[in-house]
Amino acid sequence: MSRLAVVCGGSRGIGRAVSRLLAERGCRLVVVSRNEDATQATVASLHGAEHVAFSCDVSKEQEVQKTFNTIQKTCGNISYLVNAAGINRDALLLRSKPEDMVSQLHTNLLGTMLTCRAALRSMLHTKGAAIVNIGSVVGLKGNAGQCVYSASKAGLEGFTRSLAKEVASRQIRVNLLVPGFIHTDMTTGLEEQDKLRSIPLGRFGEPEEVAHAVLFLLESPYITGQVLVVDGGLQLAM
Ligand SMILES: NC(=O)c1ccc[n+]([C@@H]2O[C@H](COP(=O)([O-])OP(=O)(O)OC[C@H]3O[C@@H](n4cnc5c(N)ncnc54)[C@H](OP(=O)(O)O)[C@@H]3O)[C@@H](O)[C@H]2O)c1
Repeated sequence: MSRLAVVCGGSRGIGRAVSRLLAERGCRLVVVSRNEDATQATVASLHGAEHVAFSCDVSKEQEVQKTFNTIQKTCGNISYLVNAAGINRDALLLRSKPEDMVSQLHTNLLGTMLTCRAALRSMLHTKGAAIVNIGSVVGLKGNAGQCVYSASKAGLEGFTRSLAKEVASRQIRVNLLVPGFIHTDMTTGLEEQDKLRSIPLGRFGEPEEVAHAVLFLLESPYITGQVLVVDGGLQLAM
């Protein structure tokens, strides 16, 4: 029977590339994001059949619980959970609006906590269950203009390591993947040429390159509580 993989933030960017790769590798995908049409379009583009789309805001506890209850009832137990839903509202702290601070923390950090919590009971029943959370190199190194985003991503490191300890005895693995600059909607507004000088490999990464690293973490049976940096060497220069 194929493994059931839930990808939050799977409609675009890194999450979509992860969904595509996992579908190619024979998983049954549950793609989750807020925009229903975009989520359906991604599901329709996946290799194979029987994939499903759910519209859900991961920052809303009741929506998350309802969505995961429905996934459990209609699709069965979850093998893999990938938390790629994320937003940024870059601004100097002095100019940051409280509502933007809350939405970044609620989506990036609380959202990941809520989906992990909602998925865990189902994952207890599957062999080789694994979670990959998506952080950011900014969460490790900090960046001016991204205090709140950085804090949300740094929080994921402590959360991931702690959860890995909590569920290791139940054979569920939890790891954090930390991308640098990747070509997605999130980076389209950036002046790419200015950034390239700080990346030792001299280019932005592609979502598919991150997806391969996510797959590696999901499928590596003896890796848990780790942080894998996929950034073309960026953090070496930060
Ligand atoms: N691109 C980079 O350079 C980069 C670097 C470091 C880390 N990251 C991290 O990697 C992850 C993926 O980023 P990306 O670049 O692929 O971004 P993206 O292209 O903007 O995609 C973000 C995805 O998250 C979903 N999403 C956002 N808020 C959500 C919410 N409240 N509930 C459910 N889904 C939500 C979006 O769909 P809807 O809008 O329809 O909900 C979309 O599917 C994020 O956590 C980001 O912080 C990205």
